[in-house]
Amino acid sequence: MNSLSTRDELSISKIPSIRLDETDRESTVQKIRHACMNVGFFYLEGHGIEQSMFDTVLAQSKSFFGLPLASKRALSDKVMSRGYTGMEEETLDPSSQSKGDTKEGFYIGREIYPTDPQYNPAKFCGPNQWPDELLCSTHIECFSFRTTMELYFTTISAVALRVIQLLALAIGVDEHYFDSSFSDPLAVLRLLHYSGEPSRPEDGIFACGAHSDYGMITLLLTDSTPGLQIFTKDNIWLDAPPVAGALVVNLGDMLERWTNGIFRSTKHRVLTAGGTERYSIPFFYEPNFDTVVECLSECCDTEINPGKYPRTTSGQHLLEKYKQTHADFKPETKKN
Ligand SMILES: O=C(O)CCC(=O)C(=O)O
Ligand SMILES: [Fe+2]
Repeated sequence: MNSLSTRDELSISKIPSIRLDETDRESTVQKIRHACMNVGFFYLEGHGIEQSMFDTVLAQSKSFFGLPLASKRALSDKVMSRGYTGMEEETLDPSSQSKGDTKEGFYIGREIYPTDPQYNPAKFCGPNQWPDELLCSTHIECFSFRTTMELYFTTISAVALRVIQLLALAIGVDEHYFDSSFSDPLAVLRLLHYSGEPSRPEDGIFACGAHSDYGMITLLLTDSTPGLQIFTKDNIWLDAPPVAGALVVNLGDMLERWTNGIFRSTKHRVLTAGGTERYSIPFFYEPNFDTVVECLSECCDTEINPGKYPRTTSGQHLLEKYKQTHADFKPETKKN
């Protein structure tokens, strides 16, 4: 057994695995509660998404990143935070990085046309940036890019809502407690492509710098190239290797805030060994812009565990986080 497989087994045994199709609901809720309080990450299986859909989404993402740089650069909307971000443009952990993350990305949100009453760039509600269909069909094999991504977006949104319902039960509130907060979710699918450059933490070179996610939950799909690591309660970086067919779920800062720190928003990073390029697709699922986020009474107590965070809203929380970490983020400030 080589050292990598030993490490992999260790990580799998420490990062719990939850099945969404488990019939023993009570046991699933207990497992989720344990994972959320102690790890902040779990593998999700039995979610019903076919492997063929994962394969197609990853293949279309790979084809998209194969487009000429100028075509990708034309697809950027800094106001809405949609579309393309270039290699090394984002630095998730400026305190330890000597240059930007060795990755490029493409953000896809809920498609809201300017004629829709919900259209409001100040609340991240607007249209996506899509590559020209002609360019895709004639130059590379990403002819079904948009339909593939839209179908995956709808499919993974439904899985994410089921996870939110289990999280509600794990917190001790009604299963549907959060449902109305996700009627117009701030959901974002982010295609990522890591270059083949090896990470060298000692020189400040990271595929993706250490960070916690800002929002509620993230459902991550990766190809078979390892790289993700999580920072555990014991203060060690633990590998979270790819598990075929499983999504990696983690909790973000907004849920930590809502639960008064009882559920963990765990720091994580990506280190690549080099040689192989890596493709991953996180899906960030956040509540409606105006949802009030304040300590749930189940999670705070005026004497033993008073609320640590002031009341905010989902949109306000996310705007503050983006401003802290994205130098080029230019939010629309117009009131509506
Ligand atoms: O690519 C990965 O495995 C993780 C990406 C990530 O943590 C993020 O985009 O927030
Ligand atoms: Fe992340």
